[in-house]
Amino acid sequence: MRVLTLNPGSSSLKSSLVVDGSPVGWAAMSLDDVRDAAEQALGRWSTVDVVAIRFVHGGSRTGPVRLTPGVVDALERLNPFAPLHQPQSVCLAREVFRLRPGLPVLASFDTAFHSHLPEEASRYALPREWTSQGRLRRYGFHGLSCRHAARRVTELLDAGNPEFLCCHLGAGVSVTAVRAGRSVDTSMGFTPLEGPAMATRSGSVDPGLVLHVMRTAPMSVEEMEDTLYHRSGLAGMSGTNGDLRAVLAREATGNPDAASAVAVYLHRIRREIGAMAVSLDRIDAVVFTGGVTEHQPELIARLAGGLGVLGISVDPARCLGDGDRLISPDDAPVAVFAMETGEDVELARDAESVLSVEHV
Ligand SMILES: Nc1ncnc2c1ncn2[C@@H]1O[C@H](COP(=O)(O)OP(=O)(O)O)[C@@H](O)[C@H]1O
Ligand SMILES: CC(=O)OP(=O)(O)O
Ligand SMILES: [Mg+2]
Repeated sequence: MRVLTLNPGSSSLKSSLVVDGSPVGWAAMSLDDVRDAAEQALGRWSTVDVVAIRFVHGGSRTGPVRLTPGVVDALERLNPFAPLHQPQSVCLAREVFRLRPGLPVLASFDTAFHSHLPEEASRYALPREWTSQGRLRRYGFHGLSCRHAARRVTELLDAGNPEFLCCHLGAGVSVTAVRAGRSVDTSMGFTPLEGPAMATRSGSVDPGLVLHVMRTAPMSVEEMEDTLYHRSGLAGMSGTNGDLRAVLAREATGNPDAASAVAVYLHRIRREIGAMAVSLDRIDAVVFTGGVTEHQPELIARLAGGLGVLGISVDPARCLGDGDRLISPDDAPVAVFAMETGEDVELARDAESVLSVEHV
């Protein structure tokens, strides 16, 4: 089966052609014009059996679905909960319907992988009346990436049910604790804003600070949303666009804001790794994945430099290799892997499984 995958991340649209489970072509495109990006992807790989789109938010959905205009309308209602991602996925789906009527279009959800989070990890300590309907809770994101890491770490360790930490470092950043192939805790929450600092997102901040600024600035909800999603994180701290290429280049010139931004970024990821570790009984492995892992592997060596207390260490030379690989020294207590982001492979797997059930 030939599956065209469309994965709108917060910094670019990744598009792949996956044939019978193997990616055979890949392109990253600007999301400045989502309709144009959809047209480019469909034009590049015109002979496909199905289009599979990543939606970060699926609400209470626990698995992939076939999209109809009605389902897309329902998913659009989740736009406010993932404003950097969900509107792009909705727009892509509508554009594929328009350009290729009759072509099956499927959606896979980041949130699905976390849909069995234990209550102590999914519940916020808020009034029961707020949380009792099960909507105001921690959902978790980057689920397709974690699911792929779970598959690969099981193959690479040749172990039944490894307990591991999945650190997804892209424009969005999250850390997830995985046991028995399931997410048992994760750093992103009700929205993909919670957790470590990201390219343009603040990550977690004391809600008391947000209340104070809204009261005293004063600031509208829209202005606060724009600040936390677009003008914070590495971008806000360093005065760049938040892309680590720009931040590291500025750090290398001795710029103190960029140096501080990288220090905060690394510290908050390490802190989250420490926090996630306690949700596991043991750490069989740590997986680093996402665009930063693929393109700035030297940063993984810097990050791991502060993780010795957890038995996590890497060999800087191994960090610089390619593909899915062990990057810890052979005698290290915890196996550390750098992996390619396999969201496209997971999208294609979901698409094949949904269509095969439909055709039974
Ligand atoms: N072609 C590239 N060359 C160097 N670095 C890149 C490249 N593409 C992505 N990156 C790095 O990956 C980060 C984005 O990660 P990615 O997983 O692509 O983000 P997202 O999916 O959230 O849009 C950027 O901050 C940048 O540091
Ligand atoms: C959920 C999320 O932040 O995704 P990405 O890293 O692709 O922007
Ligand atoms: Mg991404």
